[in-house]
Amino acid sequence: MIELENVAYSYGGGELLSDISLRLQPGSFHFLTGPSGAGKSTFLKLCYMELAATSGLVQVFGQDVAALGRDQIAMARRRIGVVHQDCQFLDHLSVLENIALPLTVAGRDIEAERQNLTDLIAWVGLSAQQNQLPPELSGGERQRAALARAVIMGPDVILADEPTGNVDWDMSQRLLSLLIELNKMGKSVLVATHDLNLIRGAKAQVSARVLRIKDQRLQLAGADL
Ligand SMILES: Nc1ncnc2c1ncn2[C@@H]1O[C@H](COP(=O)(O)OP(=O)(O)OP(=O)(O)O)[C@@H](O)[C@H]1O
Repeated sequence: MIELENVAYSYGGGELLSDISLRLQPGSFHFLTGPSGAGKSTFLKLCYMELAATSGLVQVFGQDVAALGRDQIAMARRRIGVVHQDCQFLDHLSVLENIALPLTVAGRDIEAERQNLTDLIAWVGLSAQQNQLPPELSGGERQRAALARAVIMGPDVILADEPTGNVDWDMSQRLLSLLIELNKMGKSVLVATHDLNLIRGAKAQVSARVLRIKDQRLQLAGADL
């Protein structure tokens, strides 16, 4: 689905990521960890085609990203749901309108999708908040809204950047169980997180590979996690 082969990335100085190879298979679950500044968000941006690799090959759904035009990248992105670290809502739109935004951007008729939208909002537990504005939500509610928006288009891959940042333990477990549910539906899930307790808890519930960025490289984390 997403494949990186000997990928390097630099923002202009030295290499931040070197010799990165990874294949995200359908139905896989990965955690990505590593110290602050190691390059986890950058790695997700390479997968989402927001950044182009400095060298190496990035293939998304079998296509070499370097050869794709803007429209082709936009099409491929519809199959990838992203939960951004800072959620990135439009604060003047309601929670429901924010969650529906990818449908609007894709030119889909919201009324025809109303039932799906209602079901999805109930699934993330935000039925009571759907007409509120994003600044009125708690941290956990924002993260759940961001997850709903990430999956509204029915993506094959979900990339989540610190989806449990700034929420308490119970809420992080709730978000995790939503991600596990999506994975059980066959979606490939990649979660970047500092939260080692989240990873430890998840390993009892889902077969997940834990990756770590260390010294610019991607490695499988050891059993110490
Ligand atoms: N647009 C940019 N231009 C230049 N440097 C950048 C840019 N974005 C990120 N960086 C730098 O790249 C490094 C990796 O950033 P990145 O956000 O990928 O790390 P991270 O592992 O996700 O960190 P955190 O866990 O703190 O979110 C950092 O040193 C950061 O300052």
